[in-house]
Amino acid sequence: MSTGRLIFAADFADVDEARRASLALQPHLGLVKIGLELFVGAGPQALSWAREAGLPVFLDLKLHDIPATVERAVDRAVALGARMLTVHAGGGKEMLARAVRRAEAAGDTCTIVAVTVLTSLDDADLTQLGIDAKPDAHARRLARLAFDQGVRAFVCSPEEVATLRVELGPMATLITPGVRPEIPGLPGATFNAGSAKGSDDQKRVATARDAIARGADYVVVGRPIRDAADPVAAAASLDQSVREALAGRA
Ligand SMILES: O=c1ccn([C@@H]2O[C@H](COP(=O)(O)O)[C@@H](O)[C@H]2O)c(=O)[nH]1
Repeated sequence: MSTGRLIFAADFADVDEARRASLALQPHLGLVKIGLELFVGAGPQALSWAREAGLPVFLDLKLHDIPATVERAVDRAVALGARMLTVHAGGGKEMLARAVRRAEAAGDTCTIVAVTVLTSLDDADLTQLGIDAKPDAHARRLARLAFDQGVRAFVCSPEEVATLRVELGPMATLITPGVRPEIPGLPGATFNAGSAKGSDDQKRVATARDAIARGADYVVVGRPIRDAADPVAAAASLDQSVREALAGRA
């Protein structure tokens, strides 16, 4: 029995590949995340197989547009059966409020999730963007803004999940990508396989165990499962780490 807290990022170009990989992993998953690559390539078909298999979909389109455009996109995502839909918290108050209201009006089957600070950004990136705050403080500010508009689910890195939990309390659902496998024998240390080669773009990372121990509700994992020699074993092991961390929290 899975914890239901592991979200697999099905980052594939091909729907059949995404379907095959995700269905093999399904016993260990809470949701499958359909992101830009698959959705831009395949449109609604990117989700239909998951709906048929009873695998809830986290539709990660990170909407960032004017309020009227976002609320119409929310309608379309609800019609496709998405269980969760991401919008950028930086889209501002009105966009966030209207996205939440539209999802509620459309039957409340789809949770609006606000993305705070992308896990691929660090202090230097924020400075370049003219943001005079550390990722932790900026994520807290964006999350508070979104929470005050009615958003109750958030994407953040494992590095600020504890801060957001204190800021937002138990009502918030905290979802953390930037999860990397642990180095055997070195609890807490992450094995960021691609980083030595410069091919892994995640900058604010932790293990699934640490993310959950710090208060995350879900962990999102893509490449460490997708590219593993044995993806099912990788997912099973990540879900076991989640289980142990949850037990440690109780
Ligand atoms: O801040 C964010 C928001 C979303 N993501 C998405 O999560 C997965 C992570 O994949 P990995 O291969 O495990 O790095 C990916 O689909 C991103 O689009 C994120 O990483 N950070």
